[in-house]
Amino acid sequence: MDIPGLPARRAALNLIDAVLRRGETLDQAGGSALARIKGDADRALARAIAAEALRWRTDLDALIDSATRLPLADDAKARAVLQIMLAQVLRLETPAHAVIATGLPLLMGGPRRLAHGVFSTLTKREVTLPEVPTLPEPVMERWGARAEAIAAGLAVPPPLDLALRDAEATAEWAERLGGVSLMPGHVRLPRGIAVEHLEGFRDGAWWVQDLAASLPARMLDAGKSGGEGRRVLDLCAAPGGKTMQLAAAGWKVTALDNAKRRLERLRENLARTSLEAEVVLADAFAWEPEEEFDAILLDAPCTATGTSRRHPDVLHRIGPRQIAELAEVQQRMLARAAQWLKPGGTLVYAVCSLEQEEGEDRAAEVEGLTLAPITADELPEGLAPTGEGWLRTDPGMLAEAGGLDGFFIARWVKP
Ligand SMILES: C[S@@+](CC[C@H](N)C(=O)[O-])C[C@H]1O[C@@H](n2cnc3c(N)ncnc32)[C@H](O)[C@@H]1O
Repeated sequence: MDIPGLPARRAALNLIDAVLRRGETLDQAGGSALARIKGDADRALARAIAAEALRWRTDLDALIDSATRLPLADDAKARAVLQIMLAQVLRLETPAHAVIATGLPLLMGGPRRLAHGVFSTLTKREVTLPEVPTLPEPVMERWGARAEAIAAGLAVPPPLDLALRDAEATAEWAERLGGVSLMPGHVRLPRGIAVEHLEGFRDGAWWVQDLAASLPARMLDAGKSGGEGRRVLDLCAAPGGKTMQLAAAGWKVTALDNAKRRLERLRENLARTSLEAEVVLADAFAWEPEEEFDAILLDAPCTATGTSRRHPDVLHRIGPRQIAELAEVQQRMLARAAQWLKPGGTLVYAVCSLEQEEGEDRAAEVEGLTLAPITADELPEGLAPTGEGWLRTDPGMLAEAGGLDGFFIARWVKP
């Protein structure tokens, strides 16, 4: 069927299905769901529709249910089609006629009349979404007292954060790119900018990295002026955001990861920024270093629920099973990393997760190392360490400046 715009909507539907039914991330699902779409603009549109439908899913469902006498099953295709249709009118400002023309054909041979009726009822009522997305109930429970503030931080996709190769040129780059800086080495720009066309991209003067994601590597050289040639292991390094930071700060970096394709991206990132690291493709549970390290950064595999502003699929994909599985991996990795440190060496543990089981609970179980509390003067203004000396960030923090991802970070020294 040759309806312009239909392939992008079909792809959006496939993306949502892959997230909800197969538990894939939006990025993983994009590999096959977007493969047949021609043109970057249509691929971006499909992803934006799917992301907004997932971000606002609870509220979209409530609207759909308010306009049907017989509720649609949770997994009914008509419900999914209505979600993407409503996400377009209510979030992406697509005109209703275009939404109908590209939405109803997705239900060919199915309840098209029903979907049309629900959509028309809602558009006639001129319904709107709340200012803040309603989180799915299990997520609300997990995030507890901070859930409301975090939800407010999820209402819009985040700004674009850049990490600079040369932190001393922060003011210069902020001015050249028309951004603001929240700490040395960081520049924040409005969202929706195509990075490839920005000044400095080709020369590798900066890379894209959320402000919160830039904090773990900074915690390694507290009180010192960079790595000064000391040896650091970037354990779980790909695609290399933190490897580049460490190399740029003067560390001699060994970057290890077990994902071949992600390591290829790390190599490309190093080449673009003209930075150096020893790259190791290995399983952290099988590999052994030849020598101990002065420092180790463990940016462990996690549920990534802290990145829900950009990846709203985590709101629906992650549950107690995934959290428990990853928490177990994280604790074993922490124990291994501790063995590879020189006496006096520093270990920083980080996860981009909002789950206590992956953050606070893991740090509390570390043995044989001395906690080196994170201090407020190492952080951007407006952030503070916890009473324990850990750092916990979430998307509800620094709200006026545009927010930041959720991370947990802790630091120890080997006695
Ligand atoms: C949070 S990501 C790392 C992001 C990276 N540090 C950065 O800043 O760009 C976690 C990484 O852990 C890697 N990983 C997971 N299990 C691993 C294992 N057993 N051994 C080595 N790497 C592993 C994944 O491939 C993934 O790249």
